[in-house]
Amino acid sequence: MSPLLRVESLGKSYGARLGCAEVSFDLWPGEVLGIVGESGSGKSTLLGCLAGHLAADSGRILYRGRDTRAMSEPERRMLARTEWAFVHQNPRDGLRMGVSAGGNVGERLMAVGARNYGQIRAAATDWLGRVEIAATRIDDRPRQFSGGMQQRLQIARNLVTGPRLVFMDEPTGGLDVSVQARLLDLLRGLVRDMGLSVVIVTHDLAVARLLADRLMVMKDGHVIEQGLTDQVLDDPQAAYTQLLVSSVLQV
Ligand SMILES: Nc1ncnc2c1ncn2[C@@H]1O[C@H](COP(=O)(O)OP(=O)(O)OP(=O)(O)O)[C@@H](O)[C@H]1O
Repeated sequence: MSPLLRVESLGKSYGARLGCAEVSFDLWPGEVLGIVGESGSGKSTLLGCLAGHLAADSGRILYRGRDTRAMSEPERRMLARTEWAFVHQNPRDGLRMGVSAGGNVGERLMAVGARNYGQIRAAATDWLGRVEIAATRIDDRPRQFSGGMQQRLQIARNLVTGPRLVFMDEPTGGLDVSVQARLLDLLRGLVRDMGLSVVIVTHDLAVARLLADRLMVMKDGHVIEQGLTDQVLDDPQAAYTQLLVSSVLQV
């Protein structure tokens, strides 16, 4: 078996300011990798580079053996539509707010070639059910939904095409604690059932504990510790991780 994603010495700066540097890791099929660290540590920069939203300055990103930095823009866009998915912190960034819930899910299927209206609608209804949205809401616009429902709809839109690799940026970030818990539960079930590989950015160590198999701890753009989630959280090696885990740091 070879890694789904191999990252070698990835770096990105914004002028004189460091975004991230010398980031290397492997992500295996079915694995959930959590990226944690305080605000400004480079988590979003790294995720943006991996997903191709930002151009890295150096290093290699090998997806199933192919260097995504060397791909043409259309090739990368095709990957983003078919094999990858990206769940934003703010559902507004990942949904089309003027399109119905069913349309939001269905248009992703159309983007990968589905044409039969009945089948698209059936798949959309099925996916709304899987993310606990009643079928009676299929024609409602996302802005008629609560924040938690919008986030679940964004997840349905992303997963309906059966991606292999899902990037998530603080997916439970803007939600109430009780809504977060339910969403986390749902996400965990979907990740397990679909055997998804996930790279998830979070500053919430409870989210990391629940979802991630492995963790990467970032500080000032660098990875300062990585390992199995339980190991990193229960027996942190780096002094910074110890502070992070003991909640001394505001993350
Ligand atoms: N568009 C940008 N222009 C200039 N500097 C940036 C830009 N985006 C990020 N940075 C800088 O890069 C560094 C890493 O920021 P990044 O947003 O990746 O961190 P983060 O860990 O995701 O933080 P947060 O949790 O607050 O989103 C910071 O010093 C930040 O100021």
